[in-house]
Amino acid sequence: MKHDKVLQIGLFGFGVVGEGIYKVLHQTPSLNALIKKVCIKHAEKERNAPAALFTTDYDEILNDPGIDIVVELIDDAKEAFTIVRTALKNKKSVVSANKKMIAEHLPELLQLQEENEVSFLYEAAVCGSIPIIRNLEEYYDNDLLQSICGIVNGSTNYILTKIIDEGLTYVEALQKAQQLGFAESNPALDVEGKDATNKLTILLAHAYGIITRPEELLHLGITRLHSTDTRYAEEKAYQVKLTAQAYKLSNGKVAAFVLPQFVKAESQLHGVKNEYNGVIIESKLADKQFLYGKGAGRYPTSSAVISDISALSYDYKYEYKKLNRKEKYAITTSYYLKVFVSFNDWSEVNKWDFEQVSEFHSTENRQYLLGLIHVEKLKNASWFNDPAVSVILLPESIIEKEAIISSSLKKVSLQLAGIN
Ligand SMILES: NC(=O)C1=CN([C@@H]2O[C@H](COP(=O)(O)OP(=O)(O)OC[C@H]3O[C@@H](n4cnc5c(N)ncnc54)[C@H](OP(=O)(O)O)[C@@H]3O)[C@@H](O)[C@H]2O)C=CC1
Ligand SMILES: N[C@@H](CC=O)C(=O)O
Repeated sequence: MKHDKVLQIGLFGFGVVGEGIYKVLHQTPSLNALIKKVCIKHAEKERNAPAALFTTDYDEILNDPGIDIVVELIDDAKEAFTIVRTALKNKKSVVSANKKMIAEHLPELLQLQEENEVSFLYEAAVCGSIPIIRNLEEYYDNDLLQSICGIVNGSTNYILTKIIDEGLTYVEALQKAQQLGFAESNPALDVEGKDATNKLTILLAHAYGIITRPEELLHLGITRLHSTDTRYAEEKAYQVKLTAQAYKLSNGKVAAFVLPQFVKAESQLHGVKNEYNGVIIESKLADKQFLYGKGAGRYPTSSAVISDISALSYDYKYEYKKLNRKEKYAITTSYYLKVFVSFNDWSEVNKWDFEQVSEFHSTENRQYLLGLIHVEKLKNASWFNDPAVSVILLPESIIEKEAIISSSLKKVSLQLAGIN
């Protein structure tokens, strides 16, 4: 792509982010780009832009040889894939923010980029304004990356902040996140941890060269959070955060999951509030580094999309170097997690699933335990899918060692915790 040429953009979507891009591009003449056409779904909606700009016909953008770049910002992952696939096949570079579509179609998208020799950028798809993907691609382009642990969903972080710090109800907080344009059109994606899992799927490709499917990753959202859990957090001066994590274990395999976690005051994640996101990246030489910024909302997201458009003007591409390394990383479920589990009745949870139980508390309304559980056991436990049971990671939750715990030791630990 030539640097002095005015880039012609075909934009799909004119919602929270799409309209943001339209506004920001008008205020960024240095970018040398203009929006030629905008494709939307509902022709009858009033728009804050000239009517002649809009169409509902994909082909007006996808088959226009004058359009260099397709910017895909719609809220329908299935349609988004159709649009992006056609655009790439038509040799147009694409910018997208659609993490669901990207996570669900990574292998095909990689192939399409290679076959058509075009660029596909999606910085806005993970952590909004935080330049996490380009950092993982360029700066952490070596084998020293140990872990990524972050808050990658703005809506759930906003909801948790409003409930815990400001006393709003879950429903009030969710409604506010929707009004502010943070939540997905289907907010279940946010609160059930699926959006964070889609983002983790993308991060795994850029951090470790691992291509996996989101449904393969252990995940849970914030819908089960109980007042007992937040009270426990308050007593210990913890914050409850929905975290996405990937850790290279000593056997070279990677533990990856999305789960709520109790975060200690010493952690950088503790002070990440509202729609902000934060990611701690740990590498062997640099130790811990922290990236922080707004993870959702019109302008923070637009900032990442604009950065991608600008990157296209100098022919930037993700090289996916880690995918082509000789040494391949893979996901493992062979490790243990330290968890807090709260429930209404013992009939809901199988105590024998735990390797150890270090604490058990019973009140009239709710019971909770602190225990160590193998990830395979947790994944397959029927109570893990029970809406009445809340599971929250304790700080420093990963235990790697294949602790050989005999059933009698297990029994002693249960007895010591006061569970018969
Ligand atoms: N909001 C945020 O903070 C962030 C959002 N994202 C992602 O960005 C994308 C857009 O999100 P957002 O702007 O919030 O969504 P909105 O719901 O605000 O807007 C969606 C837009 O997509 C259009 N649309 C839907 N289906 C089609 C279709 N088949 N053809 C053409 N247009 C269509 C809608 O058209 P119409 O106006 O006619 O209804 C609307 O303009 C999503 O993938 C989202 O996950 C990523 C990071 C942050
Ligand atoms: N719904 C998402 C939007 C940005 O990715 C979020 O809340 O993080």
